[in-house]
Amino acid sequence: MANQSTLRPPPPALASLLQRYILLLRGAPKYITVVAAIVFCGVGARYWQKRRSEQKAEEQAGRTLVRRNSEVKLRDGTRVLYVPYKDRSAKVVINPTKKTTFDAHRRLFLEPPGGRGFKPRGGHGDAPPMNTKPGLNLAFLHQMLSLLSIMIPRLTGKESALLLSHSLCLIARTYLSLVVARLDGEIVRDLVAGNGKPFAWGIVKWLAVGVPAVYCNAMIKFLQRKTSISFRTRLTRYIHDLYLNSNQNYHKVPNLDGGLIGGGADQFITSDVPLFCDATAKLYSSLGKPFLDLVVFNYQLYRALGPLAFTGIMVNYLGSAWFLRKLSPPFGKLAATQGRREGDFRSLHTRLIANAEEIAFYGGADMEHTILERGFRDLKSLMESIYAIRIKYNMLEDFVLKYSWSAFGYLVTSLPIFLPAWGGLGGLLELSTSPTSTTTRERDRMKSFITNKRLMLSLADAGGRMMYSIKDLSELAGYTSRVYSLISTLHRSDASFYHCTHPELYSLADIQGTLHIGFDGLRLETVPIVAPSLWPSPGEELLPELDLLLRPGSHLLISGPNGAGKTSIARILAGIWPVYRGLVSRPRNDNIFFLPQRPYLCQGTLRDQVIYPHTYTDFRDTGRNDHHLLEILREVRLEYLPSREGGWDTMKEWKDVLSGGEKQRISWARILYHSPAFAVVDEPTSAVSSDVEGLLYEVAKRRGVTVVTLSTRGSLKKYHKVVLALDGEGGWRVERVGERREEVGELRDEVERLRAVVREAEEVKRRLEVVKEELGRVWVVGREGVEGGELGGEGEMVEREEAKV
Ligand SMILES: Nc1ncnc2c1ncn2[C@@H]1O[C@H](COP(=O)(O)OP(=O)(O)OP(=O)(O)O)[C@@H](O)[C@H]1O
Repeated sequence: MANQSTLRPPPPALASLLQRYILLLRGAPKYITVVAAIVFCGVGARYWQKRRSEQKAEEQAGRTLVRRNSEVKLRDGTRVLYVPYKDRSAKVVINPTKKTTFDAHRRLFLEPPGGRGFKPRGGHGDAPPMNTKPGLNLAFLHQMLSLLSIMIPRLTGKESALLLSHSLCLIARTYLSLVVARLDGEIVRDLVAGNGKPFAWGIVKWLAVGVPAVYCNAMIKFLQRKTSISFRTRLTRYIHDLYLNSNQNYHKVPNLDGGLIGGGADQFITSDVPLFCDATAKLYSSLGKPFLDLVVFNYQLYRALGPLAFTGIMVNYLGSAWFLRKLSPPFGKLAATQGRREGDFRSLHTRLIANAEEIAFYGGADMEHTILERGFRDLKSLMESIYAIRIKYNMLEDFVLKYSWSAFGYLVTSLPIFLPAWGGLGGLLELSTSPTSTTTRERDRMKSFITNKRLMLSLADAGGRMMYSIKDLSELAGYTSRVYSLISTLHRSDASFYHCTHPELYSLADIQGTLHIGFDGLRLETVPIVAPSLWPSPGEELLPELDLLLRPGSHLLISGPNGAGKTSIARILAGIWPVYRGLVSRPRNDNIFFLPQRPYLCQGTLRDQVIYPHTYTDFRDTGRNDHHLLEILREVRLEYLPSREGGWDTMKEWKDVLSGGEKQRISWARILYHSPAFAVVDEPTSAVSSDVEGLLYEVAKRRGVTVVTLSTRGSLKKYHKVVLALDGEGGWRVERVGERREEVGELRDEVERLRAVVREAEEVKRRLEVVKEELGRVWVVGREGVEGGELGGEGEMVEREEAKV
């Protein structure tokens, strides 16, 4: 059976049109047929172009859809992203660092209790103390190995493959250098001898070697950068997983631990980590390749020039290395200090940006200018002194590595000529050649000299790079120390690993309380409210002991003067401050929501502001859509926002776009969106109008949220059932709203006031009726008057009267 075509026949209408067109043209002259064919092709091409652009638009739209819905979060925290890549979407899997990995790494990063001295057992085990000076010492080795265990977690991983390819390229490059050295010698020999054919052949070989050599060079650089990026990715993800976990280390490290000196964690993560990764990847090639070159070229030179030359070269190397090392300034310490100053300067700028509006209101530019100038002056003077130290060392280094070594190279390459008995293969060649063939001898001398000179130059280059990398190594020690101290601090904060033999009262080593999560209410049992200090200083006691039990539905107002400790109670409940003594019980994270005093608006779309801290994926998973969000905005009187701002997907700097009251209402919208069992809100209505204030409380309560308000404003009492009043001097009392006699009196007064208002309103209503009645009559008269042209003035007067009423 013949194969049937899978092509679909053209649509009948189109086919008959085509047939009629062909029939029409059959009898027509040739030029008309040509014109008609051109027109036909033109129309076809236009149609095809239109189809193509439609298809492209469709693809584009599809891709944006993929882009928006591309993230999937698995149960173990793994994130699978589908990223648009060329014409398809590539799958990227981001695995979170496992808890067991962190547990295993702790011994590498945490100083053992009580051990201030660094005595590593079996290579690396106990961590060096945080205050170890950066430099080429045992601590550096430990720090480097610990960080390598993060950067290269498996021998079968991507990083190992990169390093292997890098090594292969380095070996190929060294081999090609040898080939080039030999070719160089041969070409010069043939040139001097006037052998045209071998000379031309040599040039062809030279060009042929150039291609793989160029490829190798480019690949070495490319793989070095790839390795650096790969190391950075591993380290950054590891640090982020530790920094932004449920233990809130991003808050604890700067506020409680204080272990990061010289810039915040941002400086360490964005500046020190890349510098460290670049330096490590560079060191691999700047140490690995010269080392390989040294071994191979030394062996070649040993064969060509004999043991004397080899010993000389070795002595020269070791001598210069010792000499340079002795005179080398402490580059590691200098790099770490510079990193610290850079961090300080950067944090001054970050502070300025974060508080730009406040500073602008005060007109504080001059003051801020002075502060920034001072910060920069400190940085500049340090950098100047570092460069002054460097320049002296660089001069010495250049002289030793470039000039003294090349002079020494000439001496060594001349050995076979002047001392043939000590000159290895070259010497043997000198001795064996018969005295009559002087030309041949000269040519061979020329070839060996050129080859050896090139080898010597490559060797000097390799040795020089080795020496330079001693300096790089010292700088690397500085970066290593900073990255290591960041990860150590994060581990310490994560594990609350604070030790000392006699801990001070309320220091971080004196935490004895318990935070119980999963309770259906809020409970504090004999909990002192303590404002902690940076480790190892002791904290300050604000309230000696607090007892409180709150069940769902008992809306609580915590009131008191400024600085009494209201927010501190919330901090303890949220777990961002330690529970030094007693027991704190609270619901699980998804059942309690905290609204801080300063509204926070994240980077992202308008939708992200309402659903925060949910991500778009979480929002999708809840099965809700933008209509639900609009409904929520309506409840907090912000329904105009999506249309005003250009839709839910608009991205703006929201903290500058929204007014103070709008920010607070967005915060309430978050409560409505998450509908937790408890919401702890700190001064949540200080910027909203009083009519909206009551409404916000009402909608939250309607959704079953038990509100705990922290405020100095006693007027908020009416929205709550219980009041915890702090007196600002360590005292407190709990009372039910309306429980006290004077409160009952106050409420009675209010009821009386309201009744009087109602009576007055009724009076006004009655008067309104009377006036309306009169008005009806007056208008009739007025109209008559108008008609008669008499009572127009009276009509206006009545109108004014009505307006007044
Ligand atoms: N991060 C902190 N570290 C140490 N002490 C702090 C810290 N934050 C606040 N304090 C101290 O704790 C005390 C209580 O502060 P808190 O913020 O709880 O007061 P508050 O009652 O909420 O005041 P306000 O009504 O002004 O918001 C203050 O004396 C303050 O100096």
